[in-house]
Amino acid sequence: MASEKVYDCIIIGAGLSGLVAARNLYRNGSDILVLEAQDRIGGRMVGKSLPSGQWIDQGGQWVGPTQDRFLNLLNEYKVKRFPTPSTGLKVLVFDGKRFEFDGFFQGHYEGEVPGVSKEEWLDATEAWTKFKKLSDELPEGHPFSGDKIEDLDSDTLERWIKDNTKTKFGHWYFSYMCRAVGFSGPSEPKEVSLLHALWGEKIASQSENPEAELLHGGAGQLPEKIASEFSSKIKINEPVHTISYGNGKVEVISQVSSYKTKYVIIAMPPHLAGHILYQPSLPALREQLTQRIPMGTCAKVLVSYKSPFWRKKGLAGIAIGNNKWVELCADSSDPETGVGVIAAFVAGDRYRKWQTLSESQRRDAVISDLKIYFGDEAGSYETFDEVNWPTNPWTGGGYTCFMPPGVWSSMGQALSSSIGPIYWAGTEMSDRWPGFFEGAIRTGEAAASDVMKLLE
Ligand SMILES: Cc1cc2nc3c(=O)[nH]c(=O)nc-3n(C[C@H](O)[C@H](O)[C@H](O)COP(=O)(O)OP(=O)(O)OC[C@H]3O[C@@H](n4cnc5c(N)ncnc54)[C@H](O)[C@@H]3O)c2cc1C
Ligand SMILES: [Mg+2]
Repeated sequence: MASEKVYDCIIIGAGLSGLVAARNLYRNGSDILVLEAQDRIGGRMVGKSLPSGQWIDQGGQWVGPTQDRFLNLLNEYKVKRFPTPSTGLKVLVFDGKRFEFDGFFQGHYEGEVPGVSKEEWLDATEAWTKFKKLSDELPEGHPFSGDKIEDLDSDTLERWIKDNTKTKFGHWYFSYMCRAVGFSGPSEPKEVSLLHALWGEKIASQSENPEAELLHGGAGQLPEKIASEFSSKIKINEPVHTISYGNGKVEVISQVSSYKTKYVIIAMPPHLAGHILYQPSLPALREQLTQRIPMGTCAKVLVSYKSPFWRKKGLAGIAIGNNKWVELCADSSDPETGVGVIAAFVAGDRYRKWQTLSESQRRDAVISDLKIYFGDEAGSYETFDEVNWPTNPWTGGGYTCFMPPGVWSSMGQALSSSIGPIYWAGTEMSDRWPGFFEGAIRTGEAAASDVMKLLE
């Protein structure tokens, strides 16, 4: 049922980015409509409550001190934060050897060094210093032009790691950073452009401590809070499949209806924006770009316990290592509930093997790794939730996208340029904290502000 009404702006995608764009336009008095494909809003910002009263975040959960837009949003909606639990010894498991140590190393180093050999440690840290220097030298903004860009973009991260590390530990450490921590993605180092990994470190660095704090009640509570002022403007269960934008008229066609509008903000990962049919077709560069931007490969698993049992053993609940399935897990327990929660990640090639297992095998696989990290008590869990992001067709993976070799330097300029009445938002578009909540907010704000200027 097409209506004759013409909206000022239609926002497609009710993740954090689309919700922020919609809210800002709504507050400005614009006539908006939000169309969301899934039966809920929030996209990758989603959580649930466990029977114990503890919340878990199935998508993103952490915030760091330099993520100012996200911090502002949390203050505005009065969502309280607490320091990510980290007191106690961290665990490193490397090639079956288990080390407890009073320090940390994830791009930046603090405290005690884990018990690997001096040669292994120096290999990893010296290579990291080189990597960091190359990363610092990149120009500001999206990395599609400038000195060395083509050169750096023609290599994989894997090639660079092989050329710059000598030990198996050094090699694993970099691969782990790429797979478990990010540089956007996560991805295997063989899949990602060296340029993209360097850029990820520059604009979203672990040295800025993006996992410093967690939110009482979880990040998943935010979508409903943001949407509450304009909930009547949101339609869920309405995947958009076509946008016609010729002759100054814009028509947005969903599986349910069609709508006319002056402007559109598309707030979703680029590969999903590429699934929409555009009439007339988009410029060649943009069309080809969205064919080349894959989402990262990971599942997030949340395991809850009566209490954080690891603390009695002097452990922090933070563990990393080249175990068979889980290379990273972190204490995500809210001190107000007393419940213990470990968030564990299965990523890259490990994920691709893991997802061929049956449900009970997948559970046993994760739990057996948690036992290696934290002891047999890890087997006595209360709840087990796996969130298999690559199987959600309205996300396609997680945490975010990454660029394979050659994409940034050949067509990166098409990533965020608007096309006629069509504006792009979504964390993937950001040149600061892409792949984080912060990037989603920044691009949502920017798209709304561009459209507001045109509506004035
Ligand atoms: C496991 C995991 C852990 C993470 N951890 C953190 C963290 O700790 N801290 C952090 O800051 N970030 C984290 N992130 C990233 C963070 O969740 C995202 O950056 C952010 O939520 C993205 O918001 P968005 O609005 O850009 O995209 P999305 O949330 O993906 O929203 C896009 C929306 O568009 C909808 N959509 C898609 N196609 C269509 C269509 N054709 N028609 C209509 N609607 C459509 C989708 O259903 C979705 O709701 C994590 C992500 C994951 C998956
Ligand atoms: Mg979201």
